[in-house]
Formats: sequence, structure tokens, C-alpha cells
Amino acid sequence: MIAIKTEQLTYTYSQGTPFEKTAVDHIDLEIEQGEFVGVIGHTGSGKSTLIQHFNGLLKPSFGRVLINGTDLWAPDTNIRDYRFKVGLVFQYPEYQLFEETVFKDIAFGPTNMGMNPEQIKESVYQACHFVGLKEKYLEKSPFELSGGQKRRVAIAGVLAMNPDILILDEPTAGLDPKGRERILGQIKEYHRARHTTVLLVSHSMEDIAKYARKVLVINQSKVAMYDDVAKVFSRAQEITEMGLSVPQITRVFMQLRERGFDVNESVYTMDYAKQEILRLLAEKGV
Ligand SMILES: Nc1ncnc2c1ncn2[C@@H]1O[C@H](COP(=O)(O)OP(=O)(O)OP(=O)(O)O)[C@@H](O)[C@H]1O
Repeated sequence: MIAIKTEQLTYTYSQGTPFEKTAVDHIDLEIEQGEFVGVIGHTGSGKSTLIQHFNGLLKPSFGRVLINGTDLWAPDTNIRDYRFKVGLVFQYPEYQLFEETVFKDIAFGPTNMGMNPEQIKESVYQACHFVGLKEKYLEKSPFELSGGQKRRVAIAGVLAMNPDILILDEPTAGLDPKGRERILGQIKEYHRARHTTVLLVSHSMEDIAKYARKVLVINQSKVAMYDDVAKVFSRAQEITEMGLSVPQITRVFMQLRERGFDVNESVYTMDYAKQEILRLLAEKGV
């Protein structure tokens, strides 16, 4: 099933003024249900503008957005439903925490959805479990927590709505390496357990390589590539020309190939690299 489909999707800011800017330009895209997609692109390429169409925060200037086959802006579509079905985690989402307890903050979405108190409680506890937040924090003020914990509360608030599609815009920005790995690991676990479609916008090619199965490359308001991680990173030259990079380990393996070593050119994670090196050593009888 196709979870997200766009047809000629176009969005122009400040249309008809001297500041007019087309940030999404006639994009046709199909993302399968249950896919884990890394979204990459140069600053200002249009990633945030694109993803804000998927839960109806932005209305296309032209073209259509279909979620699970439903045109979001058709006259009989209730757009509000899609604000819950498609969970959007913004950059620095902890700035949007405002309730007096962590519990109330996470419960905000489920309450608005009209869940009953029992369902709300269950959703909040489940969401806490997924983001690795201990229950003892639920009665604290979100403002007493560390930066990493606040981020988890904010993400839990979106997971508690049990979205079909989860979209995260740089969810680990500003966190230390351990905090980054924890949050991304938990998102991966959520994806595995729920088969939710996940879109992860990131400037870290290492993170994309480690967690995503497909990569969507946005360049100058258009889709430049949408393919499996290995295929995208094997087009290193094109990626570099767009002002992006490939994972460091991919660059190392490309250099090995240039120097005549018979290694796979699309190695993109450390685990894969280890396997390739062991294979090469075995071939050489080392
Ligand atoms: N509210 C706005 N009004 C006018 N122009 C905007 C607005 N928001 C974004 N833009 C412009 O639209 C283009 C795409 O911006 P967008 O934020 O979608 O890019 P991005 O790829 O998400 O960038 P980043 O990686 O920096 O978050 C940029 O040229 C940006 O300046």
C-alpha cells in the first residue's frame, strides 16, 4: 500500500510578491507503507516545506497530496484526522512543551483526539516505554528535565497519538552522540514494533546510513533521487555536487576500490565494512 503519494506537488511562499519562492516544485513521489526513509538535502532545498504537506499543515499551491489513498484537500476529507494520523516532530520540539507535568504534555494529543481517560493513560505509558522515559518522570514538570529527556517527552507526545506515519525533522539536533543514538535506536524500535512509515530528515549521512532503508534526496525544490540507501550512496559524485556528502566509510571504500582492491563500492555502515574487510582478508588467505 502507498502511504504517501504526491502528484505534481508545488508550494510557493509569498506568491505574487517580490519575495516569491517556490520551495517545492512539481514533486511526484510514492512512499510505501512501513518504509523507513531518510530525507536529505542541502539547507534550503525544501525538505521542511515538503514534509509539512503530509499532515496538512501546508496546503499545496498546486498538485495533490494523498495519505493512504485519500486526497488531503478533497472537499469531503476531514483534514483534522490527518493531523493525528501523521505525526510530525519538529526541530527542537521541546520548545513546544507547556503543561505543568510530563504526563499532561504527553497526554495533550490523545486528549484532543477524544480518547477516554483509560486509553489516554495507556497511550502515555506506551509512548514513555518507546522513548525510554521512566514512569517516575510523569509527575514532574517538563522544565525540571535535562535537554535529552525533554526531547523524549516531546517525541512521546507524538507517539502517544499512535500515528500511521511518523515524520521527524532533525530529531537529534543539539544532542550529544549518546543521546542521538538512544533516540534514533528507539525510533527504529518503534518502527520495527508498529510497522509505522517513518521519514527521518537529517544532515547526518552516518545516521541515515545506519537507520534508513531508503533515501529521498531533495535538491533545489525537486526530488533528485529516491532509492535504496546503497544505491543512493553509490552515486557519490552526484551527491557531492549537490553540496551533500556520503558516509565516511563509503568514501574509504571508494578510495580502496580506486587503488585496485576488489571491495564493494556501496559500503555504507561499519558493520557492512567489517564484513567486507573480513571477506577480503579471507580471500587473501590472511
Ligand atoms: N515562511 C517562509 N517564507 C518564505 N520563504 C520561506 C519560508 N520558509 C522557507 N522558505 C524558503 O523556502 C526554501 C525551502 O526552505 P525549507 O525550510 O523547506 O528548506 P530545508 O531543506 O528544510 O532547509 P533546512 O535544512 O535548513 O531546514 C528556502 O529558500 C527558504 O528560505
